[in-house]
Amino acid sequence: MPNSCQSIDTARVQARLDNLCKPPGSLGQLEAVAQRLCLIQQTLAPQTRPRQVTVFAADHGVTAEGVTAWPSAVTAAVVRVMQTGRTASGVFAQSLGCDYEVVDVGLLRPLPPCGDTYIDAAERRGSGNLLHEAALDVADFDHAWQVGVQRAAMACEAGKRLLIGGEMGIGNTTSASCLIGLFCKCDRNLLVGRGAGIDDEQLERKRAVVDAAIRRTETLKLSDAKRIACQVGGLEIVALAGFFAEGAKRGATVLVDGLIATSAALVADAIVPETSKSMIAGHRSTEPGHVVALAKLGLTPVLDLQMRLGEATGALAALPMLDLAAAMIRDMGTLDELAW
Ligand SMILES: O=C(O)c1ccc[n+]([C@@H]2O[C@H](COP(=O)([O-])O)[C@@H](O)[C@H]2O)c1
Ligand SMILES: Cc1cc2nc[nH]c2cc1C
Repeated sequence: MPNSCQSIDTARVQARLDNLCKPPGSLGQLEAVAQRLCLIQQTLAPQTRPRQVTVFAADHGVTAEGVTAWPSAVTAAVVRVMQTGRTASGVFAQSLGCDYEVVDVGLLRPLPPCGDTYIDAAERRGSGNLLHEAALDVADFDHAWQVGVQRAAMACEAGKRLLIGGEMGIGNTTSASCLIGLFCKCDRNLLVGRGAGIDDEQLERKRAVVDAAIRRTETLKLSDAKRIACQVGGLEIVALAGFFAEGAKRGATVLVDGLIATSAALVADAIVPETSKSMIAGHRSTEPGHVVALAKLGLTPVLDLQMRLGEATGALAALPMLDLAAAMIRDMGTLDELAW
């Protein structure tokens, strides 16, 4: 018998999975999810509770280029609905027993204070237009990163075992596509999608903007992740990156959402190497760049429900699968117990 002080490695988890009261492999991908939970948490009895969703919101100067179907004012308008818990991520979080908070890291205009699950942490209001200039300066980056670090630190100190980060920011798929292009050096045609719903003409414009922004910045060294994020990032993306890095550092399991959250995961992993080892990808978004970013991080998404909303909804959709996987490996009887 392995002794419990030994580290939990793939072989040890697989031995437990294969000894559960079922034909080996018969729970399919749930077994892969259980593997991942055990390796991240270094236990054969992983936990998916208590859990928290933190949504970071900010506006983007690149909306001036006609790359999105929605005006920037919609970011704050959706955040107001988030404050009432009635967005998709709010109702998913409620129904799955997650604490939920919304953090303004850069809305164009501040919203009135609203309860203790809404935090106004913005210093800069909106990012620069990444087509022509750095979206953020280093001080903006440092502040947003620290906001994310602080939210993760507070969650972990309150005992949260599983952290889910979400975002809200009209225009942020342009930023995410640029980040993915710069970190993953892939074919440009694989990067750009329709975001929150653009027509063919807007899609062409968005492709040209992403292409030009990448050309403007591609001489930056990949090792200089902070400068890359300053050039084409967004305040909510940087905050998410800090949130992921701190959550991973403190031993939390980090459940990652769609295109934008995964671009933040790339930033986190580049700045704090091995952050991705604590991550599980909740789903695959319909945005084409998402596949590229997931591959770079070595993450296999749990679900593909053709979702493209963001806000943490894809991660939340996958959460019941994590609950089942954890219950399976933690609580099932074993083949050894079979009397036959
Ligand atoms: O997470 C995703 O995969 C995702 C894909 C498409 C759109 N979104 C959401 O839509 C908004 C950005 O879309 P856009 O077209 O304005 O760049 C932003 O609020 C995101 O949360 C999110
Ligand atoms: C209504 C709306 C809700 C969203 N949630 C995340 N991105 C969004 C974009 C829009 C437009």
